[in-house]
Amino acid sequence: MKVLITGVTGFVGSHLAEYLLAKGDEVYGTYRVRSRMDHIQPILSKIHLMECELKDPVSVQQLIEQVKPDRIYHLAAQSFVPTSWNSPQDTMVNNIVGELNLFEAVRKQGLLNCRIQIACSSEEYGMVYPEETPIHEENPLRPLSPYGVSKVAQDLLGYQYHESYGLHIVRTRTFNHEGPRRGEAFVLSNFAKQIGEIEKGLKPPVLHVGNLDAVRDFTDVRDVVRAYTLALDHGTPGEVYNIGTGTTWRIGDALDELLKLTDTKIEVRQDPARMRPSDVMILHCDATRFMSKTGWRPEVPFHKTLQDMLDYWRDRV
Ligand SMILES: Nc1nc2c(ncn2[C@@H]2O[C@H](COP(=O)(O)OP(=O)(O)O[C@H]3O[C@H](CO)[C@@H](O)[C@H](O)[C@@H]3O)[C@@H](O)[C@H]2O)c(=O)[nH]1
Repeated sequence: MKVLITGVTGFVGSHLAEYLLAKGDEVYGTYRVRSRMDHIQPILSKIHLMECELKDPVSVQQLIEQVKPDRIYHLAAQSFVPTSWNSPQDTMVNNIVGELNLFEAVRKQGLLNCRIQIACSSEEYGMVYPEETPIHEENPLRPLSPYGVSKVAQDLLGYQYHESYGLHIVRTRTFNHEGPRRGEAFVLSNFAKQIGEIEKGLKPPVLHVGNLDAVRDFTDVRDVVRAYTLALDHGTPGEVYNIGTGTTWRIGDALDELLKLTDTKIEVRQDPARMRPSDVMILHCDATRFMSKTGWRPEVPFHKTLQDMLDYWRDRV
């Protein structure tokens, strides 16, 4: 099968490419001139890399015309919530226009059999009241960041392009995911990197944190990429599915678990710069719909995710 991954050089993209190669798929992936290649270095000779700027419709048309994929995993996006406050326009254009160009290119090529998964987000739920947890797909969308709004738009565009043109689009609202190669800006990866640096004496034994009271549902990235393939194997076109474990961690408690993995004594200190204008306080997933449809279950225990992330950073700092 010919598979295209937008954002193959990224955290999820690189894990997905490895998973699909092992299954025997022919993998194509998009990158931009400034993309870092370190995540895909070991598989560079096995995949077809295509330079593509998703914001440019011509670039995307050429890509789709050339590859004519059987499946597309649309992962490329501006994915860090705080960046979306600093540059909201960039987040909107990257995420919404990029996806629009992709759908238009598929539509114009008449690829109605091409199955497309789009990476939507639990950030779309935003403000969630305690009585609304765990969160199912019918919960109101009340995004609390420009990023969340951009993901609502991506999500609804997916719905609309399916309804209007019959494109085979499956929408996945993934809750937080972590694992080796996670960007250093994201919470657990950031904490793991700081621990690695402190252990090596590269910084004083003080770990800087933001809001420790937020609650998140973390899935290992290796379970997430398996979920994405199942979404295209068995998901109903036009439908939306939550993906998450159903188990939550207060960020402060997750940090305590990470700190148990080091012998170094570390002080935890709040850094006001790490606080957000508005934070999503609780994201607790109800993935019943997805599990019933696909049989997916998370397999990697949270403590393995933490250990693997810490080991990843210990090798790199
Ligand atoms: N990044 C970061 N977050 C911190 C820190 N301290 C506490 N937090 C809190 O930890 C939570 C998780 O932050 P992130 O890892 O940055 O992820 P996110 O904002 O929840 O968004 C992630 O998950 C979404 C799915 O729900 C994804 O869509 C999004 O791309 C991203 O991966 C937030 O409540 C944040 O305020 C810190 O030092 N750094």
